[in-house]
Amino acid sequence: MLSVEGLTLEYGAVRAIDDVSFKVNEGELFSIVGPNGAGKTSMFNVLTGLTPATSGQVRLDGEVISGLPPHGVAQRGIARSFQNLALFSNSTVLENAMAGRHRLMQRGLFAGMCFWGPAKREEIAHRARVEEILDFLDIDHYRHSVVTELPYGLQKRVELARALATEPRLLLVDEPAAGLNLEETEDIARFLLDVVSEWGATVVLIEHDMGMVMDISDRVLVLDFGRLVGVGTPAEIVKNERVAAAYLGEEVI
Ligand SMILES: Nc1ncnc2c1ncn2[C@@H]1O[C@H](COP(=O)(O)OP(=O)(O)OP(=O)(O)O)[C@@H](O)[C@H]1O
Repeated sequence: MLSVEGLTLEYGAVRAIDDVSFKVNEGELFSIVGPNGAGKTSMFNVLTGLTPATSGQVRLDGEVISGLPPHGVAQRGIARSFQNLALFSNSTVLENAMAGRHRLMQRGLFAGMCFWGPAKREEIAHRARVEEILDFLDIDHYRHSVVTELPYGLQKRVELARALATEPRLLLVDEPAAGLNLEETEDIARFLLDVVSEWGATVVLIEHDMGMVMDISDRVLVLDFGRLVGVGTPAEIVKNERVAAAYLGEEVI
């Protein structure tokens, strides 16, 4: 489904991504891990069109998408949730999740403002779908709460709701468990598994919590200093000596 070919990203003298190639299969839960500064978030920035690659290509279903602006990438069904929450802080949970529906709305601004006829029916249908998503993430009872009034763990779920509201085929999730306790982390892990198994979406996950990564991933890719040092199933990755060296230092080999 997603194919990354010889991708390089340079920030001046820094090679944040260094000639990385990999493929993600449809219906996979694929994780990207690596030490701090390994290039994981930079990879998401390139995949979503936020940062143009220095060289290399990204394809979605064979179509080259590198070079597209972020809205062009979003139109092709790729959504992202951010490591540092990117919510409208003074808006409610429902309003934030509805913002994710924007790309799916057909009616123009004038009809939307007047809230007549087809525009009204469309709004109702979108709202019903968003309510389902809030229900799925178990935050439906907070729908009218302003997001900043919610605990951090719930704000992370709102971030996920906004991304899911775009009905993505490919969901990129950046450190969803950062700052969460064990119970909240287990909840997020379960939601991501359900997104794959019940919604049929493909998930690419960046996460530092290796317990969660090893538990739920079909395959794991390891980056170190922008380079790919290993890719495989969790069982293969734990046996990979280059991966151990990246995490623990060369002396373990
Ligand atoms: N806008 C930028 N300008 C210059 N250098 C950058 C920029 N963004 C990232 N970098 C550098 O690129 C490298 C990769 O950073 P990136 O944030 O992608 O790593 P990461 O694996 O996501 O790290 P973390 O786990 O800490 O989030 C680092 O050396 C970082 O300092």
